[in-house]
Amino acid sequence: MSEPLVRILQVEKSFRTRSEWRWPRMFGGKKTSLASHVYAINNVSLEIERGETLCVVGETGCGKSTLARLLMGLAQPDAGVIEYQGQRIDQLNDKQRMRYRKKMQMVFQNPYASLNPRMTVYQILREAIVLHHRDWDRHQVDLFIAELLQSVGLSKDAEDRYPHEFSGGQRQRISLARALSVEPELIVADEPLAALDVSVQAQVLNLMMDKQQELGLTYLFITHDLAVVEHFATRVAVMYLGRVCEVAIRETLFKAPKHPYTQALLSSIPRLDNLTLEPIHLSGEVPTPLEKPVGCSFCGRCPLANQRCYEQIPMLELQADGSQVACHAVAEGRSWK
Ligand SMILES: Nc1ncnc2c1ncn2[C@@H]1O[C@H](COP(=O)(O)OP(=O)(O)OP(=O)(O)O)[C@@H](O)[C@H]1O
Repeated sequence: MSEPLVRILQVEKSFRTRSEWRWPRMFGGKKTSLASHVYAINNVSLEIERGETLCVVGETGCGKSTLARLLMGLAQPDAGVIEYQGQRIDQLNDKQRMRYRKKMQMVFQNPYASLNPRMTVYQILREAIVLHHRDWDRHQVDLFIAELLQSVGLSKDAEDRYPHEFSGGQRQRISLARALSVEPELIVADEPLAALDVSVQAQVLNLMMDKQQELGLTYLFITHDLAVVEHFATRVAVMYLGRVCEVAIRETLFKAPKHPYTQALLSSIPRLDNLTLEPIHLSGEVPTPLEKPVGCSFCGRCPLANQRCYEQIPMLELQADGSQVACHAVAEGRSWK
């Protein structure tokens, strides 16, 4: 098998946070601040193959964006290794990282916040292009910008306009044009459709798929939307509270989800085919990421959990159909009935 484009190996990331509170007046009313840790990513290992779309799904706060930021070098892992084409990229300084900025680009959820409001579209694209094509003259840059805008479905007159003069969908096209301007290999897209209307979501998604075909792009695509996953993913990684609980190719995941959390997640989507799962209602509280999990993060809500699940962290294990599942119940063949 060929080497994966990206290899994430046993990565951990926690954030130090501080919460402030005041003693009641009868106890002096003094302000006190408490330091704690948020364990955002716990021992995550994943690979991204060249040319695929790896969708990462999971409920809010499970660590999807943190994973994307670690990969892009916007945050440093506390432990573990991140490799790009076999080279370690998790410990690079800004200068060393420049080499990878050209290969890896990020598209964010809110295209308005990620585009400089004081710059015209031309300036935004030019800034990215000249950084990576220092030898290009003005004519080459102008020509490339015109081609880029056309390729994302925007007209040439967009060049002289500012981000606020565009709709959300058009702004996301500008973000995509900016990402494509450096001819990257990998695009890390963090909920790029979430701020858009449903009709516009489909347009932007189709544009991203077209670009993938045309340029051989690889995507790490973070989303909450399982319909998007079913349409777009090559493989899917399901996260729960800082851990990856299941990884499978799209067809396998939707036909035969194995982890109880994945099953509950997929049972929530209505389907037109006869693959609809019995609705699964999870009880129990989502544990807080302020404590490092001792056993399986999902055990408090899992109807299949037994003592082992509370005591021992399950590791991703390869299944007969090629999927990987981190679940003691699956390993022991415990089932819902
Ligand atoms: N800079 C930070 N400082 C403190 N805590 C953080 C920081 N960034 C993320 N976190 C915490 O880490 C956990 C994971 O956050 P993250 O944004 O990665 O989740 P997510 O799955 O992307 O959520 P969402 O789907 O809502 O975007 C959360 O509990 C979050 O509050």
